Amino acid sequence: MSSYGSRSAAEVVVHPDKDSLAAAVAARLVVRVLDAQVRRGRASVVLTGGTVGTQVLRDVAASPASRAVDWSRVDLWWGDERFVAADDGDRNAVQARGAVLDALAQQGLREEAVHVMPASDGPDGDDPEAAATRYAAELAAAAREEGVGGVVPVFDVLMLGVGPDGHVASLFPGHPSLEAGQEVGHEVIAVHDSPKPPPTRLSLTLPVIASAEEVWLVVGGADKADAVAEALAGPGPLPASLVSGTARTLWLLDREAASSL
Ligand SMILES: O=C1O[C@H](COP(=O)(O)O)[C@@H](O)[C@H](O)[C@H]1O
Repeated sequence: MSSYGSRSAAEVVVHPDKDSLAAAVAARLVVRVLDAQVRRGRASVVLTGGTVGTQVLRDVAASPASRAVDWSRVDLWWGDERFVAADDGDRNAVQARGAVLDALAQQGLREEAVHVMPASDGPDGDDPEAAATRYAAELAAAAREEGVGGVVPVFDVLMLGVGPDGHVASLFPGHPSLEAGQEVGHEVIAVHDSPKPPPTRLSLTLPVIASAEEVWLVVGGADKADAVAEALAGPGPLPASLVSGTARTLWLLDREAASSL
């Protein structure tokens, strides 16, 4: 057990390959968004970058079922971002825009509901700490608007990729940004000297991830198999082992990523 709020037990679903994994997650996401809109009138989703994460978005955009969603009542957030220029192809948001956001805008998604993390040429310039504070303020404003009483809005689904080293969002194992105390009082942190390029990033913190109703870890590929097995064995040094949703924690894998289980 981690100390990050109430936890739901991990459920594992294995799909034959990356393509079917992405298609199944996209279908699940559309249904989850529809259900949230029925239940509370709106939906809020935290997106992930990464290979499968971006494929999921493409599949959502292509899915006929996504036309049943009222995209004007959906907010999109990011779990992490690479702190580079706004038009840099390394940015998760740039990849997502090409994959889906432009298509969903045609279906009603509002530009102001796409909550992109600030870039290094944004309003705070090359100051990732100020950019992290700015994104935290945007989260807090959304929470106030929803009247939920917390510092972040309700996240119906928060998706995460997992790196071969067991990182999630831009939280890397053994990195100083995860040392005790670093996250206290911060919803969003600046990460310097990331072991995976680019070196400067912004990330939601573990307590914020744990506030989501459902956390989905979407993982494909044999290079992730050992990290998946270690994380599912129980809380430990891997950030992936420390995340869970309040209502549901889903590990959505392809056969290769599940091969060490
Ligand atoms: O750097 C990142 O990596 C992870 C995993 O990406 P993948 O391509 O190995 O699936 C991703 O979830 C994260 O958003 C991204 O910034």
